[in-house]
Amino acid sequence: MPKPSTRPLSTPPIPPPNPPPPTDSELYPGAISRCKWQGAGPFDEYNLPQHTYLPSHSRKKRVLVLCTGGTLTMAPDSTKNGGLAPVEGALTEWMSNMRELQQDEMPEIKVHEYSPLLDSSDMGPCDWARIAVDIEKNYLYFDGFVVLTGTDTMAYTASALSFMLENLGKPVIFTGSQIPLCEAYNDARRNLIMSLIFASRDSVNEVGVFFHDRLLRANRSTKINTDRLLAFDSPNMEPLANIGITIDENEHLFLPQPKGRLRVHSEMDTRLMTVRLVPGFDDSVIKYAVENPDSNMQALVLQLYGAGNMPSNKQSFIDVLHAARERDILVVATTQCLTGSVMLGHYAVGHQMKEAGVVSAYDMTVEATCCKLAYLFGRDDLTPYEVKRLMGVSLRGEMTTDASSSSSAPFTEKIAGMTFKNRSTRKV
Ligand SMILES: NC(=O)C[C@H](N)C(=O)O
Repeated sequence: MPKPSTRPLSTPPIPPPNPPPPTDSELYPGAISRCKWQGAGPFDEYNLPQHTYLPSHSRKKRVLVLCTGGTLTMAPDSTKNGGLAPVEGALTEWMSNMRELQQDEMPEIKVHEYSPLLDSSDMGPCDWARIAVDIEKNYLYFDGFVVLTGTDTMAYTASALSFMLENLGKPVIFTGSQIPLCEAYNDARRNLIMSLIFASRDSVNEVGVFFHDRLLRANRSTKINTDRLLAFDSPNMEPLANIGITIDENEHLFLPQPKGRLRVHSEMDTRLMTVRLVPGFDDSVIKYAVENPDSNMQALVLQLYGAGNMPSNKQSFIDVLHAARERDILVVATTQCLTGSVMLGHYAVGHQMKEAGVVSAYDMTVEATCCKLAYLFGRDDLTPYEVKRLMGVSLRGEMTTDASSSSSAPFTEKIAGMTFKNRSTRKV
């Protein structure tokens, strides 16, 4: 069955011959402006150089704000029983009235509001692709990007973008809020200001999520709270930065400046299913999904118990895993625990899974696992074998494997049944 396509991957076109930079009056009117974005850049190429046209030390930093909607942009809507709904065009006006944004140290800001604005529950891979392509088109003109989305699926969108933007050499900061910007008391204002500040940082070369008082690596983030302002966490990695009276950056965790040119992969293959095990579950449903000849499933993500365990006395489930392997369905083991890593060899039952070809997601979030699978399967240049191998490799700092947790060979020692692991602090 053909996979859902967003854009065919073809041979990368030849980059244009050093096109002239746009004049400031064309692109940077100086004030916050709302534009019906036609694509500001004349380039729609795969490979773009890393620099911005005018050297940033000779001018203010420039940040493009791409607004997709979410609570930050919402206000009570009387036609919807007072429920919160996005207000088209309001963000630009609200931001124009924020005196903080006029200060000299703040970057020059351009806002693009998509239309219609969305609750993030309505967003998916096509929207992710649109954001990725818009960043690509504007990559040369801005020093950094802020993406405003709703919090409910922000960890998915931000994780997806981290994979779609290969060799990212500028900051792309996702943020949103729990309370709309239009309210007198809100978390939107600070989230927005801090994201703009981080989007102006030369040292950030990755997709981040700023929320409340922390900058997190996007593909390590997860939404943990429905009603608190500290709504996101990065359970398996320290924040990239903590905000108090000072901004404390963990620069040793930042991804290095990439060596290659930006390459945007906008195709995601979404033919995957996620299953969370429950003790005593009826696995005939999973069996049906795996063995049904009409099924077009490419990958099955299992949310297992603890360090990656499943019932060992359920031969029928082991059989399903073997059936998946025969049908070239990649089965990936994640954990239901918020913190820690899958260790498939740790318990005997894990060996049965390894024998059935199940691969470990290590300490990746479920959000990152699904988006990484969709990204890898969406790449037409990778074989299923390479997809399987790359699931165990940290591509954008999304997982801690033995290879990625230490800059030198990991030192392990076993004493009294305890394994001592010597991990470096650099987790990428
Ligand atoms: N806080 C939020 O932004 C929640 C909203 N439902 C959204 O995800 O769009």
